Amino acid sequence: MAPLWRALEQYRDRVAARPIAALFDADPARAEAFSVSAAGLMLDYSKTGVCAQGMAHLLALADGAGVEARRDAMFRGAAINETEGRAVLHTALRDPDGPPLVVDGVDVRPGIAGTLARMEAMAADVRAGRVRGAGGAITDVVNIGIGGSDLGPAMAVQALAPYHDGPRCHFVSNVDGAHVHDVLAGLDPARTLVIVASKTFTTLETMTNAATARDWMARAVADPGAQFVALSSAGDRAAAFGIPPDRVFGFEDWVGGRYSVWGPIGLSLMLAIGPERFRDFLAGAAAMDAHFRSAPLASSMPVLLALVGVWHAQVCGHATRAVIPYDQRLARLPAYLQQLEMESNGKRVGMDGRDLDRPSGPIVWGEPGTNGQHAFMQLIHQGTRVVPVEFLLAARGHEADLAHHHRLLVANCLAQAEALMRGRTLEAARAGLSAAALGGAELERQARHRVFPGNRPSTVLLYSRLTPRMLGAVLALYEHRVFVEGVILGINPFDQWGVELGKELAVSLTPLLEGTAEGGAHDASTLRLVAMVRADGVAPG
Ligand SMILES: O=P(O)(O)OC[C@H]1O[C@](O)(CO)[C@@H](O)[C@@H]1O
Repeated sequence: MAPLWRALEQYRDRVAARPIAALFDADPARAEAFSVSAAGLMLDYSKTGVCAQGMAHLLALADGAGVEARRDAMFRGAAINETEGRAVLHTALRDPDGPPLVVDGVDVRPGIAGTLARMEAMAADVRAGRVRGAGGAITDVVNIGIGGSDLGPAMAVQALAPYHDGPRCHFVSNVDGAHVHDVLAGLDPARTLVIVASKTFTTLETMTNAATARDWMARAVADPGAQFVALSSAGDRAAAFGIPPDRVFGFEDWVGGRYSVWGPIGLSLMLAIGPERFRDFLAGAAAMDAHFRSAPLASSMPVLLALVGVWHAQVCGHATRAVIPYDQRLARLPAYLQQLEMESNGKRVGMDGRDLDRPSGPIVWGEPGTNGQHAFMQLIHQGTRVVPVEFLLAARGHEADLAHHHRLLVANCLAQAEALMRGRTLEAARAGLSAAALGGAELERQARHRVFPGNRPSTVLLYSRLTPRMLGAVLALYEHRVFVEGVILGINPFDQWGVELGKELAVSLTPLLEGTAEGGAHDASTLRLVAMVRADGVAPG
């Protein structure tokens, strides 16, 4: 791989001074040539510095890293999560009727289809009022989970609000008691279903919140266990918590937490939108899977998105990537992608156990547009750092009577992408000021502040509108993009050892805060902060 990286870096140096806009002047067909369509999505990556020759280098990198072989190994159930010795088969969850898929000697398809059927029966019973609370039909569902057991369903439930026709869904993740308190405060325990979503059923936050929710329910209802459901790989622990086996929806260790919305962890979404639309959500993802499996690297949307990402993060050294959905209902998508991308590729050691010799995956952040325009876009347009932007945009909204809102939304998104690339020269800034009747020294003083350097890269992911199927395709696209980036970097995107140390230290600090232990192997700053917290925020001595 080293010679391929070197060739790419030399190429970068050769084209460093070339503005993106000049690529359009040189190639009238650039907008079409640097776009790709799949599964109802269209990705336009023409407003980036990537050109045909650069793409050839990037594709050589993907080829050299063995992306296709690794992809095929993932889909056939090989144990590509090597640090944990596991297969990676969340893709099988969205293809329940596919051909036999044997992992460790067992065909996993019947189990997937069976669990999906159980979820559908449960969702149908709750939605029809056949599964009831002590006080009547279920009006509210509370999903208690964190990380992958929260971000996926919480994001998707918000994204698909126009399709809700089931109970209201709420999400509790933070161990901060304020979260569970505020969510439960507005609910009737006798008509609430609590979903405890935890792959391991050991996660501190989830177990603490689940116990609190059970106490809350027990104060109002004779049999609180009857209004609890568990989504977990650890049926025994769910049973010990008091949730009967027929209310436990299991999944295997080949489904990673941040890839789990497609199975039982998606139950809250299924309750909100119904089993049929949940199947559409799976079908959208399956369509992207089929594209990823069959398209050549050079026309594969996940591969191209990944290569643009590699160009920005590892080749050009842009440390962050902004994801800006011009789609208010995707407000939680950046948070979802933060886990998906940063927990997957935020690693400094490669699969071979050696330190990476280039940056790991980038910092991902974002907020919906147009809100971002009145907050952080200033820095993206005129700051000293380059932040590649990924815009997401629906051609149509769901609010037919508010089409004028949507036109303004679209205009703003496209304007941002155009402004980032084109910028505004000093001459143009001067002309604008003189048209506003400014002149002389004052004009010169003001003009530089109005210059936009331009040449700032962005991509646009366009879809007709955010249906369950579209959302499925978008999420699968991002999953595969993360996978391809991981392969190219030589990272295992499917473990997350970096979350462990903090958890261990929190366990050892809790007795100090309770006053049941003193000292221990903690630094002086930490011990002083503990003492201050115990003294109610007042400095000791
Ligand atoms: O579903 P669980 O086991 O409660 O884990 C929740 C989350 O915790 C992590 O293990 C680490 O933060 C995530 O990967 C996972 O999604």
